[in-house]
Amino acid sequence: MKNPANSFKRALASGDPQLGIWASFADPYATEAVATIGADWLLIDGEHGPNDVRSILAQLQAVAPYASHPVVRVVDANPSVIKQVLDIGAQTLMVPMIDTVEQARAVVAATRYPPKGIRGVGAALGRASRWASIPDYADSGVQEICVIVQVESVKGLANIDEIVSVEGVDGVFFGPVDLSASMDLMDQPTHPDVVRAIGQGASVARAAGKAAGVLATDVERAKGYLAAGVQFVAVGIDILMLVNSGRALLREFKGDRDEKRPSYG
Ligand SMILES: O=C(O)C(=O)C[C@H](O)[C@@H](O)CO
Repeated sequence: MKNPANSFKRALASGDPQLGIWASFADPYATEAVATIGADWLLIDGEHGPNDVRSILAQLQAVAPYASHPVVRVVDANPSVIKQVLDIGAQTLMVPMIDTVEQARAVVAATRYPPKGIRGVGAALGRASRWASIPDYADSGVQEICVIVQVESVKGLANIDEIVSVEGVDGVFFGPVDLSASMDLMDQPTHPDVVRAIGQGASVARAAGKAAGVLATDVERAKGYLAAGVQFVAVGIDILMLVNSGRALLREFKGDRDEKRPSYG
């Protein structure tokens, strides 16, 4: 059996814009439904969603028949978690809160076998190699791994030149919500200073030949980022699409209850 090609990694390398949807229900049935929407990628959120290795596995299996590529966001840069998520067959990882070149290098090392990295060798027992049905997984499988690091702090932005220079980093995803907090603009991910900082970071990434991504749930803002060359943009969050349309429906009957809610980019 041949190792499945990573369509998302190839699209990032070719410069094609990629629209994504955040899958936050931590549930295979809901994530399978999201996979039918037609987005280029979807994000299985292990940072803020209530996911564990088994729930991520179930979602990877659920979306496997669809064209929407699953990106798995791990809870943090812990190499043990990265190893488990790779072994269950995730090909594209997003790793939050990367502030330094050393952290970026460590993330890449966690995805590579020795001597290039520190990933423990055990994929033959796992879905990644389809239980050793992919005989050259150690080569071909690793070549299809796509590493996205999240830069979402003032410190990360200050180090962006070095972070994007790391071999094995395929792209940088700017987290506008955390970045706004780090810039002392809590809950203002669309503040002009935040948008400008992301635009500047994205230019640095592009100049280094790396893809830039962002979350932008406002349609015009998302189009603005795409027009500015931010290549992979998450344009919606499933759980918020549900609750926001439910709230709008109830407003029709109960009127505006004037509740202040944080913005999510
Ligand atoms: O900082 C951000 O923005 C992100 O990393 C995305 C958020 O985590 C997302 O879950 C919406 O709040």
